[in-house]
Amino acid sequence: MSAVAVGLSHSPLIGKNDPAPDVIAAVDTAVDEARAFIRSFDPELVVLYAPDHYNGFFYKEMPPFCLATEANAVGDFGSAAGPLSVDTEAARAIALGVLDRGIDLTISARMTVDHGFVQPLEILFGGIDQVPVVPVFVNGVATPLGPVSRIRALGTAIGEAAAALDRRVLFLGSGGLSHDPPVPVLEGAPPRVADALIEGHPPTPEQRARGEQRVVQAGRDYAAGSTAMIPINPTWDNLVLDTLASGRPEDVDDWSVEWMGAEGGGSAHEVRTWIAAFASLAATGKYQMTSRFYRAIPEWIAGFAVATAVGER
Ligand SMILES: O=C(O)CCC(=O)/C=C/C=C(\O)C(=O)O
Ligand SMILES: [Fe+2]
Repeated sequence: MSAVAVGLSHSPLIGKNDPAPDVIAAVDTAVDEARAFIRSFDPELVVLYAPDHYNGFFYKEMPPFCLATEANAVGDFGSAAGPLSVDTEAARAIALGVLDRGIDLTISARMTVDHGFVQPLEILFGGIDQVPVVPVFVNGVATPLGPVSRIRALGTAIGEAAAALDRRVLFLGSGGLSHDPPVPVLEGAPPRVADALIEGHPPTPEQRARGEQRVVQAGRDYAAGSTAMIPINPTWDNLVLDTLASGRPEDVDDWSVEWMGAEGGGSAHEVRTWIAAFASLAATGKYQMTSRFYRAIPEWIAGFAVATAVGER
């Protein structure tokens, strides 16, 4: 088996509230490098770790993580809707391998996913049906969150289980880094919002459009200097990247949920997807981070990063 990892931030504001052209050009160059890296590796399977933003998972049942054997995208923020090209056989084999390793994995036979999953597939592969994928939801939004050490352990178990498939596997993490976008919070929510977060009533197209417009407006306000959301934290973001670059993802095991939220904002927990991806790669052997791009992009409400890493064997 050979393996690589890629981490890619996502933002619903890409293309809707863009930064200056030189910033876009720098991001494009980094993404082009990641695409070339993936093309030359030619993965036979992509294990995609991504969060959800109350489109697929709700408080009625909110697992810390969940692996899908089928998945459908809702098409939020202009992202593609429809079925992902899930490799059901590989997904089942990995799920069994993870359960055998003592991780209490939830399994979905038809997961609903949103831009968190779709954006990296569109950006890196040109669509949601271009490559065999095993989608793994990692909760990075809905509190309370369990210890990050469990996400690292999940990534390790998935890496070991994937290694048994003897294929070229890309472990891909979607999200982060520090950012505090307007994602609804259950605690203190008005009853109508709380009910939607718990039950998951699908929004009408008008409700979805209004919600998305609110996020776009929040991005404009944030870039104009609104202080309602906590600032992007490049120091913390680079600490996250340094830790993943060290080849020792287990160093995150003593990071507390409170510290991560205080440093990186309410959605900083999306870095759990990166931690899982790099832990999976580490489970297959030593690795090297081969490229690393970082920029604070207020227009996208994102500490935005792209990184690639390759296993040494
Ligand atoms: O307001 C809503 O209901 C949805 C908001 C939302 O989905 C925001 C998503 C933001 C990100 O995915 C991000 O910045 O990582
Ligand atoms: Fe997100």
